[in-house]
Amino acid sequence: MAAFQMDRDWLVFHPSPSKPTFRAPPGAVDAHCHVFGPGDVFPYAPERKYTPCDAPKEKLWELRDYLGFERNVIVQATCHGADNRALVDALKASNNRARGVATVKQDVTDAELQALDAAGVRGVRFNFVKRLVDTTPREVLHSIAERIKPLGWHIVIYFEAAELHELYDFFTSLPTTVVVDHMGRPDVTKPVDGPEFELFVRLMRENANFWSKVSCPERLSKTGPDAYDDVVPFARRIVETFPDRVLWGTDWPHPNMKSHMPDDGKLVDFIPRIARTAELQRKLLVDNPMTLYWSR
Ligand SMILES: O=C(O)/C=C(\CC(=O)C(=O)O)C(=O)O
Repeated sequence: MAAFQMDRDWLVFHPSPSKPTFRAPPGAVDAHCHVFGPGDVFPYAPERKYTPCDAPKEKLWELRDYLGFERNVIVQATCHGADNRALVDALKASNNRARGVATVKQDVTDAELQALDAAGVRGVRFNFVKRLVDTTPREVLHSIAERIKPLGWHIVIYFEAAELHELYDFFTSLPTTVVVDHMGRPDVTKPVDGPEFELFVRLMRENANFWSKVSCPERLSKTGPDAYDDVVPFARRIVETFPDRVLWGTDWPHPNMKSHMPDDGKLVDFIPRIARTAELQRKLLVDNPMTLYWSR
């Protein structure tokens, strides 16, 4: 019997995604995905808010190849807490084709940070989504930021759009490159030029150290599955306004999706709708992630 029982309402990743029509440029990077477990090798964290299905590295490599991508950036998910063993295992097995974003606690040692760096970690994630994590005091986050800065790492932040007002000054005080997950999770029923999304655009415009992932239409859309038309204007605006500071990822294996499980092939076919020229596509999928993750 498996060591962990996935949540009753857990949706397992798509068993047979469609082949995308869009062909990603050579060297394309899926810059936001996760590995989960397997739980009997890499146990899920006691403090986790959900128990997923196992989503091991071998499945991720299979998907990468099937979708026509060459590299992955694996982001530590909250179900593994600050235990980065599954992430490190995947990075080491990737043949230099994966980089990582870890979660660390304040008591992480310099030797542990060095080991993560050697494995291919290039950033830490600060998660502010209340259903996923308990709050970490800002002074703790600041001290982690100062510790990782000398390594040349960046900080990935994950939050809900409604929280941005409150978090804005803290975010802009961070001393490294900062990457925002999923465009700050806009409410796409609101106007793309309304006050809520304008605040996010302002964050990007006034702070050249901020980058955005234009990922997760399946999470943001109210009209999905598959077409995700309502997300297009938001992602397109960010890609066209900040072409050198955007990243794209599948978000496989799509943790906590409740409405439906996306077809990863359809997610790839979303790319040319938000990045409409070959140049924008190359920046989004190759140049930008290579700069951030593979410069050494
Ligand atoms: O995969 C994502 O980006 C989104 C998640 C999960 C997550 O971030 C985590 O568990 O750390 C979500 O919205 O539930």
